[in-house]
Amino acid sequence: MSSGVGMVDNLATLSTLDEHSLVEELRARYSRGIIYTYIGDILIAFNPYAPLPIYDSAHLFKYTDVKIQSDVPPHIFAIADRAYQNMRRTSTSQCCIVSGESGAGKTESTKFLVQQIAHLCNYSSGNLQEKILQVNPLLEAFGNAVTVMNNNSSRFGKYIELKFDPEGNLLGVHIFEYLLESTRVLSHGEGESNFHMFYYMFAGLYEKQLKDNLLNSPDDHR
Ligand SMILES: Nc1ncnc2c1ncn2[C@@H]1O[C@H](COP(=O)(O)OP(=O)(O)OP(=O)(O)O)[C@@H](O)[C@H]1O
Repeated sequence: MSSGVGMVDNLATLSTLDEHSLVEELRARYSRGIIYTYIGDILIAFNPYAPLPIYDSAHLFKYTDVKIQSDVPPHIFAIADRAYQNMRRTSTSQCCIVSGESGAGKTESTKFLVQQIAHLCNYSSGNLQEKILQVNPLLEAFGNAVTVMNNNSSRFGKYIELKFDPEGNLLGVHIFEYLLESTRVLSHGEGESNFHMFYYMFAGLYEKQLKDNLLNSPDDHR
């Protein structure tokens, strides 16, 4: 195993496990452009706030049916692969919890998880996977808004249930939403906005439709 600050893929293997060494290790990795690190079975993901070339099809294949996790660098695709393999091997449901503060990257991480799971069962489920990924913009239109923390902040909790047959083929998906911040329709803080859908109406409706619905411009409405 490599030594030196920023070279440790799993923080649980550090000899000193105090706050200072954990933070220094993560800082060194981040400054080298490495956003993923394990701590035991948990994946820590830093938000790079920039597109990274680590989500292309080469990476989807690299994290497919991985036998020894430590052979490949930490990655969100590895979490999907491990969950899928565990489900196939043990025939039991798996659950991935994505948590973090607003703007930490939970929504993006979840999309990558679903993308990799869709890839793992690619040959049998046709365009269902596409539908799962394509439903996101629709959900985000009605449930996401600009906040001071994040210009695409999810204002609701999401529980995504993917269902598989015994052969590991994707059968369908249930998306449960809860705790939608519906008060945002009436008011929001300074520097924040209504749900994206509100602005899409102004951008997408014909002039007559806008007029018939008494819609002038977003600024004219509380
Ligand atoms: N892995 C990533 N690669 C590139 N950009 C990312 C990544 N993760 C997050 N981002 C960027 O950060 C922004 C905020 O991330 P995201 O919406 O996923 O945060 P969140 O934790 O879901 O926030 P909220 O709780 O407010 O909904 C994204 O719109 C995207 O621009």
